[in-house]
Amino acid sequence: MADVERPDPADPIDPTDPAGLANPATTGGLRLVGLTIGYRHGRRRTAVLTGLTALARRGELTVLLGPNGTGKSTLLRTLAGLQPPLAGRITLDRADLTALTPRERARRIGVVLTDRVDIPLARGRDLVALGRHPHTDLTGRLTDHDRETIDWAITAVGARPLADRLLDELSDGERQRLFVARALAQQPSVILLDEPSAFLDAPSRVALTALLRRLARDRDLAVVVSTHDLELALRVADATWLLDAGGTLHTGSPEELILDGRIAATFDSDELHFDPITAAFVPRPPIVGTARVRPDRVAEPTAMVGALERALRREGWQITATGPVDLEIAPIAAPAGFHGAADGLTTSLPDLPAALRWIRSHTAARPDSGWSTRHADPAHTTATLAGLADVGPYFAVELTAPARPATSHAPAPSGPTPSGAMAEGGALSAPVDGLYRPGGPLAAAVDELGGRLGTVERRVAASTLFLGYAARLWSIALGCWERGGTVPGLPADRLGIISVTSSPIRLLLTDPDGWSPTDPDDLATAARLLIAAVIDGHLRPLAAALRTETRIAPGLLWGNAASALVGATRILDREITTHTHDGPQQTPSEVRDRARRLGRLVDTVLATPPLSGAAHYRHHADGTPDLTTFLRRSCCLYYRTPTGGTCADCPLTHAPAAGHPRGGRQRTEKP
Ligand SMILES: Nc1ncnc2c1ncn2[C@@H]1O[C@H](COP(=O)(O)OP(=O)(O)OP(=O)(O)O)[C@@H](O)[C@H]1O
Repeated sequence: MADVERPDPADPIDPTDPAGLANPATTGGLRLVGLTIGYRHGRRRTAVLTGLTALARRGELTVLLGPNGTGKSTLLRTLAGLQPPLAGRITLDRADLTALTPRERARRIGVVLTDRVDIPLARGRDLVALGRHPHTDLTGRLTDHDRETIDWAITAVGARPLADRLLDELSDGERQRLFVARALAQQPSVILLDEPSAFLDAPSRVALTALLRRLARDRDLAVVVSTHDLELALRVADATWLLDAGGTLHTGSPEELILDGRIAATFDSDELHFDPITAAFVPRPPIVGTARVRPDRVAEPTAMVGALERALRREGWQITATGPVDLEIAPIAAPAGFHGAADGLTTSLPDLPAALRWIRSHTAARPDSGWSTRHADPAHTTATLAGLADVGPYFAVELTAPARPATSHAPAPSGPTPSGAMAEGGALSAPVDGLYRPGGPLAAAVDELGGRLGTVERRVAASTLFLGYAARLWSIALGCWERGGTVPGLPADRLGIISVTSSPIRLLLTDPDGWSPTDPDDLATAARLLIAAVIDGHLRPLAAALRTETRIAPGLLWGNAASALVGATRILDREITTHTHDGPQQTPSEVRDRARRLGRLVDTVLATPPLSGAAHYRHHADGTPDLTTFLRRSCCLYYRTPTGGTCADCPLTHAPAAGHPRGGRQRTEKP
């Protein structure tokens, strides 16, 4: 047999033969080609969707997803032949659907719609028997084959107990099952179902969806189902037709549409976010803190660990596999119950309700609960981050789509991450939290940096590493807020280090995401977002790990963090006032306002623990900080390297003076 080039399965439409009429190798199924659907009222035509092109293959379950009112029912009704298309074509196994007689179409397409059908005194079997009508002769008499088919269809949907009951006496879910059996009894090539699981309980939904998938495979049917049960649909579907709010139809496997962010972009709301790793909706921040469920104290922990993690996420806790956390809870086997640890106290909790109450009480006590934030459009966050590279090398971050399986909540590996993994280009193999454990890559990075700086003092290298790392994170987070009004989430399991020893440190962020204060002028919330992303997410665990590596004072490290923040601010401030990035021309007062907003935000961050007290500086008459007077209280130790001098903001450079720290000694800028 001659080789025939098959169309790319990811792109089922052959542009030279969009209807699939000519290509014998094209998989059979239901095709939409440049289809426009809508309504006719007299001579007026109202298009609901235009230019739809897609294929529902035989042997596959295709789910039709989209927000309310996007046109799913209209599309299914059009495909079923219940209303004419306004333009374009529909083909079934390469035959033009509109050319089929109604009887032929009824034989080939089974339909289950949401409309309620009342047939007085009819029983379950009578409803299913209606499916045979397109196949019977003019008298409508059923043959033995028809009756066998009806029995088979009733059995296939598990409706035998319903067959002899009056339809009027059945629940909505039971009737729905019989409608599916009726469509099956038609022995069609295609079954179209509009929200078939709307009236079903959870186990019945799963059973019906699994049944449809099995029927598609076993009987080589093209099954198209519209549903709002997104998580279930994405778990079982072979293919997805996704209508977004703008009326564009996206097609592909569930995985493709999840990974390219289309599902999240279509369904994310202020309250819920579609998590591409778990393929489930999770509540949005406010993130009230970091938490972990320790699974290691019970024999069969999986379900309980999952339940506790779900409860924590619902309350706004960010689950972190490694590093210090604000709250930890552990199921224990004997005596059965839980141990909770938070705020330095350990509590015994006798049962799950007590554990959940304990989580809720700690959530309420968090100062950060109730943030007024909204999730930013991921495309906007991504574009803003991508544009930061032109501010300077410290602002650049490499970006990538998610590619890691669901390991983010798995326990951390017990041994240190091999430092070789850190250098690999695929940063997903080297998330930054590998650096937040003593030993391993952190020890190697400190030693290597010490070698480059020419010092054997590990605390000098540790201080410099912390300063450089803090500068990178502040630059990215602050730059994204200044340019895009969005603070990027920098979760430790999605931020990867490509190289920790290069200067600047190379970072890679997977699946960028960000949050904005609901009120763009709410600088207090923006400051809390920045602190959560940079300090709580990274600098705290890194500081803790460095302090187990070497003797280094926390005040010194927080002084470094403050210096790094001020350094990033100065660069951004220069950027704003010199208009170096492309953008709409701004008036001098707009430029002034932007610089003031930046100054006020940084002032708030510097006034919040752990940075408060790490440095001092004066304020201008209008209340904005005068960062030219910024002076930290501790020295970063850079002067102890062979080539290092003291830095411009170092207390060693200036004689302390009451109220204003600047003195007159020689300053040396850090290279
Ligand atoms: N008979 C009609 N005449 C004019 N417009 C209609 C008619 N029926 C529905 N529409 C409109 O067509 C659009 C799509 O409706 P449709 O019912 O197809 O959406 P849907 O995606 O199925 O919604 P849902 O998820 O809420 O069921 C809506 O704007 C709706 O108001």
